Amino acid sequence: MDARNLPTPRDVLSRGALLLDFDGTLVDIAAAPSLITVPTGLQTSLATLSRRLAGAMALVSGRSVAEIDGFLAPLVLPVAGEHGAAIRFPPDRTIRRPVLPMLPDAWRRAAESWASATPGVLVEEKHSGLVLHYRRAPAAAEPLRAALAGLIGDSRSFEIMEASAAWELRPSGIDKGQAVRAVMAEPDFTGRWPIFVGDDVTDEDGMAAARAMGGIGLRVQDVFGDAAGVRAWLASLAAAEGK
Ligand SMILES: O=P(O)(O)OC[C@H]1O[C@H](O[C@H]2O[C@H](CO)[C@@H](O)[C@H](O)[C@H]2O)[C@H](O)[C@@H](O)[C@@H]1O
Repeated sequence: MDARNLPTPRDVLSRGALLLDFDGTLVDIAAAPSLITVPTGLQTSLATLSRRLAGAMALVSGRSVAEIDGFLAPLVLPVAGEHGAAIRFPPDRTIRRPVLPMLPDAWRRAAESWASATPGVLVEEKHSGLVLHYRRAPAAAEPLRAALAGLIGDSRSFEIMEASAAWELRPSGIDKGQAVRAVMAEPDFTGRWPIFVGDDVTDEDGMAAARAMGGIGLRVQDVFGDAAGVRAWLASLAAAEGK
């Protein structure tokens, strides 16, 4: 799919459900997770669209629900965080979590020690996993992947997920495909047409799930060019006349 055959605003607004990735899709990629900036106008577009879609818009992110809330405050939207390992639908504040294996402390300590021994490598802790970021140390990519593979050995409880200049250690079976299916089962979303927008390899499962449900998966680079292009599309949908 490319920009020429995007759904019309009327189609999106009358029967769509927007499922939006965050990093690289709504905000530009930065050198480190804490360095992103939320562009002026993004919250306004999202708030308008959420209202026009009668609540059928969710963020589907690798980040935690709390982080997404922090970046979008005061807006509070449905969020499937940590690739769907944590899901929250306002006005309910409860974050739903499936029962998942906890990452062994020894693995966390090993990742911390690799990060402190390798300039430019960052470790990001998650509730049931962690991420090793190598955007500022690209030569560390393969050694880190091999070290993680050695750590998990033949464990079937965890797997290594390739992310954007990062390796993520996550519980097996947690991906954006199951996140999309969980979101689409909620009352505000059921019966609507899933439109997943994402930029990263971790978003491929979300796009595939949306397509399997009769919807569409839009890859940012192919359809919009970059996150600024996505934001312009969302702003145009928010401002579109009619339903
Ligand atoms: O699913 P997303 O909303 O796209 O989140 C994916 C990961 O995003 C963050 O890492 C990525 O973005 C950083 C900021 O631009 C960048 O520095 C890093 O290299 C990227 O991997 C976040 O830190 C992760 O937890 C998310 O899983």
